[in-house]
Amino acid sequence: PLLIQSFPAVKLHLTGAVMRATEVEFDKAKEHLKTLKNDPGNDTKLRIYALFKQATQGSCSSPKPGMLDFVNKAKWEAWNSLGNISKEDARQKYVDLVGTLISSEAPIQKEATTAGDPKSSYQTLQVTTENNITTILLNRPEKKNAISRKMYEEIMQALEQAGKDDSVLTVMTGSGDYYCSGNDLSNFTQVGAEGVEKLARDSGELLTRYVSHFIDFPKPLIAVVNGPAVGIAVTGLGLFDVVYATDRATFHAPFSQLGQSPEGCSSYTFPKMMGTAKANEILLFNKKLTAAQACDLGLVTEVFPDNTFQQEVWKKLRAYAKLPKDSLRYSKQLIRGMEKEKLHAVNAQECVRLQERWLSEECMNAIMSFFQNKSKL
Ligand SMILES: CCCCCC/C=C/C(=O)SCCNC(=O)CCNC(=O)[C@H](O)C(C)(C)COP(=O)(O)OP(=O)(O)OC[C@H]1O[C@@H](n2cnc3c(N)ncnc32)[C@H](O)[C@@H]1OP(=O)(O)O
Repeated sequence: PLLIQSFPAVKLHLTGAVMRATEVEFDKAKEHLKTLKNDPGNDTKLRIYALFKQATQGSCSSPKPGMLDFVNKAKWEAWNSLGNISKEDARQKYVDLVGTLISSEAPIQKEATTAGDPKSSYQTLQVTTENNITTILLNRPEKKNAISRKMYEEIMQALEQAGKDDSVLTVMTGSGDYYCSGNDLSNFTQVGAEGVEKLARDSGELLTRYVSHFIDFPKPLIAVVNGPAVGIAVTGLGLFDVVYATDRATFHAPFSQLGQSPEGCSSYTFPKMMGTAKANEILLFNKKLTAAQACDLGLVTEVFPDNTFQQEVWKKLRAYAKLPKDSLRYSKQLIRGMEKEKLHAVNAQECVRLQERWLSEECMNAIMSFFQNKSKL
């Protein structure tokens, strides 16, 4: 219902009848769509809309709406971008896309409401445990899962719980069309009576603790990157043990563009992983990577087609989660243990530099520009 309310055009078209071979599947997908609990985000809603139009009416032939008719122009562009794909192909893609959205919510709905379970009390996350896997779902899809101060605290709390619970693996993933758009830029606009210096100090302290939780996490930690990732959601990936990404994901760490500097230990993990020259393009010059490029550079373990991403990844993870828990934990300790001290030192150094950066004119201008809607990434 959330999806339908927020995108009335889809509702309008859901009433159309389609007399084709996949009619039953297509009709079922339309019904399933109405049961989605989480808003999948504008990009996905536009794709659903476009596939629906193509499946029911064929290629787009209507005139392009005017420049100022933003909503209809975005819808027209999404439909038009499907070109000449057949109605049958569009119908299949529609069914696949809805299936992916539903299956990404399925394990969550089963367990998230357990009465008295501390996992159900999060405001910005959904945390569930099933099949020996604790999943931390970043759950602010309307803000592209930007990390607010509350979310930083809740992620730390969820990691502490997951580190101690009986699960074998811990997974982090995003709700909606983004994995995560990085730090919520409004974290920097809430200046208290004690001024910006205090805000920068508190932010530095928060970030140091946040990154430390990843450095010290004792079990295999897996990122299921379901869509674009920005800022700290990219840099922190160097502290995960395995990173699976949909081919729709992109990886963007635009620090100089934002007047900031790298964090999440990326000033150390990225050059080590991919070589200094490649790391520099990303961390100095804001290069946005495709999933395939990120995989070639070693930041991503494996890339999957978007329409089978959830099924393929979760099948793999369920198999891994049957492996002996202690063996995995000790193996991770051996692989990461030697570097922990170094990583904590890098984290501390990065946060000191960032505290200075957050007070700089370069950074303040970038944040103001974003909120004045002048500069999206
Ligand atoms: C405590 C301090 C710790 C600091 C840690 C250091 C970390 C650094 C970083 O992570 S740097 C990276 C910061 N992230 C950004 O600069 C991304 C900013 N966002 C964008 O450029 C765009 O929103 C986008 C490209 C991610 C998506 O664009 P689009 O698809 O057009 O969607 P919208 O812009 O309409 O987004 C929907 C809605 O979400 C709000 N939003 C998205 N990302 C952020 C964000 N990072 N911070 C705050 N708000 C964000 C956006 O404003 C829209 O809100 P609205 O519907 O207008 O209320």
